[in-house]
Amino acid sequence: MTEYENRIKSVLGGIVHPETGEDIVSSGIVEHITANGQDAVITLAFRKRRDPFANSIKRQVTAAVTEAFPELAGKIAVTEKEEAPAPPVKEKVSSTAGIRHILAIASGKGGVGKSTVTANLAVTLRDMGYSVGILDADIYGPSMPKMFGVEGYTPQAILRDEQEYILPAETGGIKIASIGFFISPDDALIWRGPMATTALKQLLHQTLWEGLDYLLIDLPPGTGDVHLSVVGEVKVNGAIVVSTPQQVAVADVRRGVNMFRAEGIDVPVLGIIENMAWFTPAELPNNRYYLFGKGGARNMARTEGIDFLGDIPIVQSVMEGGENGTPAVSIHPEVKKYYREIADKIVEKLEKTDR
Ligand SMILES: Nc1ncnc2c1ncn2[C@@H]1O[C@H](COP(=O)(O)OP(=O)(O)OP(=O)(O)O)[C@@H](O)[C@H]1O
Repeated sequence: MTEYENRIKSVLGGIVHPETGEDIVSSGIVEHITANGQDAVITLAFRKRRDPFANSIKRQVTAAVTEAFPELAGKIAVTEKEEAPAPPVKEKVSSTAGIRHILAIASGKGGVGKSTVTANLAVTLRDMGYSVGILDADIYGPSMPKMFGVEGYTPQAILRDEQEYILPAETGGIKIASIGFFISPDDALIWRGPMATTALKQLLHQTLWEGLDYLLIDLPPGTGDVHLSVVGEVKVNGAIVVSTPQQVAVADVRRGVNMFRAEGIDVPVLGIIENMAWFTPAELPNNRYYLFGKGGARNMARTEGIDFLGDIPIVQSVMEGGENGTPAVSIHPEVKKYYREIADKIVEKLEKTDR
């Protein structure tokens, strides 16, 4: 290897494979480098067939080499080594196989508190004695790591019964798998697309859930490919739609509900939760101020023939809990009461369908 090629190699040593956490040089992914001041050919050999991170790593290789060696701009070819024929593999079993209930949490539009509701519902179900996991599928803004204070978690892969599993983060007994563990906020753009759905499917099927009573999937806001692919991957027992009372939010909810009800999707909509329903100032505990209008989501549920699961007021500690890693139901008795009523309804509905 020439001095020039060696310099390229050390630049590539700064690129880390998101799944293994190892850099691509010492882990052997960089198979070959041929380069001079005119052009460069870099051959990568991924360990697994159709590695979901391959495209993102190839792009990072081109960007890093271009930045360090501007004379090579536009003259870098990054190729993938021909795949060796795959060894015969044992039929894989999805790690979701032992989960009793899978629930999707959706919202018509962003910022209505879907992730906050998911986190608090998870803690409530845990407090009721159920084993609970969360799949954070919100590729636009994965927030579960922050909401549970596990931002720095690096998922490890383990082998069990000849099958590879991803270890989820775990806090207070709740298992958390987040797309946020694999991407930095700067990567988010590249990720919105087929790569994101491939990685999500892998997270869904390979996370070591170890049989749960409830898996809550925090979907991205709106309707889109991620929804359809997640919902198409596993049997989702029910969808919960979160909305604020504004008319504009409510109108979007209808679209969300229709998506779950569409032919071929057929996910039962368990109901609507109205978040930020009103505000009560501490000094006027008997007053309710309906800042975003009154009962918009509740009324919409009635006209659409969907159950209304409950409403949650604006409470400062709900917002603070989302910031400091402790969902509010753990510290605020009133919030806990609202969520418990909602969780009771959900559990009752699912137990009924079970029977
Ligand atoms: N009931 C509430 N009282 C006070 N603040 C709340 C409440 N619900 C949510 N929030 C705050 O509103 C903001 C948006 O909430 P969240 O991130 O859960 O929304 P989202 O619908 O998941 O958004 P995204 O579009 O990012 O998926 C957060 O700062 C959160 O703490």
